[in-house]
Amino acid sequence: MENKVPIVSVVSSFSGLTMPVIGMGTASYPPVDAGTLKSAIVEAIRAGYRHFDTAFIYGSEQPLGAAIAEALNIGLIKSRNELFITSKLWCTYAEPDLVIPAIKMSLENLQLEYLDLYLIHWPLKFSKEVSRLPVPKEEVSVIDIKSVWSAMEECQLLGLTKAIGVSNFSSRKLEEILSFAKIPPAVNQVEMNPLWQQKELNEYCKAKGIHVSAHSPLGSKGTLWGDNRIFDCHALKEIAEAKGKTIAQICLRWVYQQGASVIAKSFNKKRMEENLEIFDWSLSVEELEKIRGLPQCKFNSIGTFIEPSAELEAQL
Ligand SMILES: NC(=O)C1=CN([C@@H]2O[C@H](COP(=O)(O)OP(=O)(O)OC[C@H]3O[C@@H](n4cnc5c(N)ncnc54)[C@H](OP(=O)(O)O)[C@@H]3O)[C@@H](O)[C@H]2O)C=CC1
Ligand SMILES: O=C[C@H](O)[C@@H](O)[C@@H](O)[C@H](O)C(=O)O
Repeated sequence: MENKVPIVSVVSSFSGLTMPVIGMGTASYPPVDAGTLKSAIVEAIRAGYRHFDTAFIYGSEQPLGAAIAEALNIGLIKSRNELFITSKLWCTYAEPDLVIPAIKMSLENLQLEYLDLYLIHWPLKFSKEVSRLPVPKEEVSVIDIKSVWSAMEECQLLGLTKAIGVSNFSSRKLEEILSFAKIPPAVNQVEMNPLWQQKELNEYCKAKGIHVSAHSPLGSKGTLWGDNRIFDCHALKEIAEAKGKTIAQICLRWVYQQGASVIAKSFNKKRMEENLEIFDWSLSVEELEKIRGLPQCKFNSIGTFIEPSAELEAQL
């Protein structure tokens, strides 16, 4: 099947690394069983998705690996190289000696020899004692970014991943990495949608050549960390109706027109297909202006999984 999703270049020492601009998310809430997850991913590959976003903490690496094996087996894809696979270093492993074992564990879960992109999931480190949510604030600190980033660089140099990056990083934290990095972060994956536009962060990343990837582009409807605000937004509804598109399509197209890529999750066949139908039309200048003026509100705050700590937030 011909792939209709445009690609974007991402920085890597492996020349010509590109990433499809839509990736399928695999974090589900409430969590689904491994069989359901695997079938949804096979369905997504059938629908044309070639980019998948997972993380050690999601528990979706194994089902994604099983789905890739099945897709190869039944001929949906000819080679693993047709896919772009991202995974993430969880906070418990965010110290230099644990990074290479952590990526190897992710690769084993995925039954893969390399990732396309490995991200530091949050600029946070949890102590080894963490066993409950929300994580007690005494168990959380800001990562030692210099040593952890150097271990991430090692992952790329060893060929365990083609590119490295970060997630949920502020421009301040990126600036810190850029001051010593031998390999700059290729990507910053952050919450981004019409109700949390990340204007300044986008400008900063553009200036530094860091690609922004938008997670929670639909406001994470139905999850612990999101809500229905996007789908209840009157202005987005009006634009959608006038264009004969859905609110979801308006959000995804908006992210794409900002120059970012998008990670959207749907395990429903009809909605996964709908989410790919955003490349043969565009939002007008007036529509973009209307979206630009929408009141802003962050959804996926770290407060959903760690105890509130003003002191910690001030360091991020
Ligand atoms: N780096 C990070 O810290 C984070 C990364 N992520 C990544 O980003 C991915 C996407 O973000 P996520 O938070 O899941 O939320 P999204 O914004 O992608 O929203 C997902 C929700 O929207 C629903 N949905 C999807 N498409 C449509 C549609 N066309 N119409 C109506 N509803 C729709 C889904 O339901 P249904 O499945 O039933 O269609 C699901 O309930 C995650 O799965 C994960 O991979 C997410 C959060 C944080
Ligand atoms: O346990 C913690 C949560 O899964 C938290 O990590 C998520 O909100 C996350 O950032 C994601 O990527 O989905």
